[in-house]
Amino acid sequence: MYTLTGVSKTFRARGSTVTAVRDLNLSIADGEWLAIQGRTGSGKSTLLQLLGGMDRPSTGTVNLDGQDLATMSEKQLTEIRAARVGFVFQMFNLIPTLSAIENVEAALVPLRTPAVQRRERAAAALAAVGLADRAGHLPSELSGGQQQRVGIARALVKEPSVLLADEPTGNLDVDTRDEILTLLEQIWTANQLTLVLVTHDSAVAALAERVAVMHDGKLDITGTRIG
Ligand SMILES: Nc1ncnc2c1ncn2[C@@H]1O[C@H](COP(=O)(O)OP(=O)(O)OP(=O)(O)O)[C@@H](O)[C@H]1O
Repeated sequence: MYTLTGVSKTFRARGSTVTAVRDLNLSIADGEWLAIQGRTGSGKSTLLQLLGGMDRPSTGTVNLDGQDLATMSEKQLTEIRAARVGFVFQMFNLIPTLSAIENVEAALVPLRTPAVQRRERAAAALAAVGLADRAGHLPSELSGGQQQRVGIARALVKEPSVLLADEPTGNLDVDTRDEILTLLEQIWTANQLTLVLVTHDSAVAALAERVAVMHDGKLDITGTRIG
């Protein structure tokens, strides 16, 4: 489980200082589905980066199962990201020159999984997202929804305990959005994942167990949905 205490994140760029996250306190239970809403620039992506150990807070602690990500070395953070946290992105972030199955396998390279097992696990992950018949296709040969399925398979293949999704349906039409949400819901239920999903879309947030709203770096956990 996550416990964030007094977390702030300040960026200094081009002579000015921006506080993206301000004095934030938040607990996320194991297996919870939390949606984070908020206007553009309110700090949602920054919060997700802090949860995933992709960045460290300027002040405060980001505790994941008793370990503070804020004080970990880069090597320790890399290990946490590789083994425990899956990421799903709005723009899919697939490697264009690799096939679907190679993109999924790539997630297992940092874990030093032997090549034969990598291939088997990647094939199983692609099958789990309904893409067994597209394993050899390049991203450019897949629809947006199919590319996001590959992105989800890549996040899941390492069997993470946490899935962090930043606007995972933001680049998809409404029907495809609903297919991807159904898939995420199935995966969340089947794998008992902790799912934190950033979205502008109230229809997406409505599926979550709890909704937190960010305003100018502050988090309001009233369960209120906006949009
Ligand atoms: N690396 C950075 N350097 C400087 N400022 C940054 C950096 N990353 C984010 N910011 C600033 O922090 C604030 C919060 O940004 P963030 O991307 O977290 O917002 P967001 O709510 O995710 O926005 P969006 O919905 O548009 O993605 C913004 O004012 C942004 O300009």
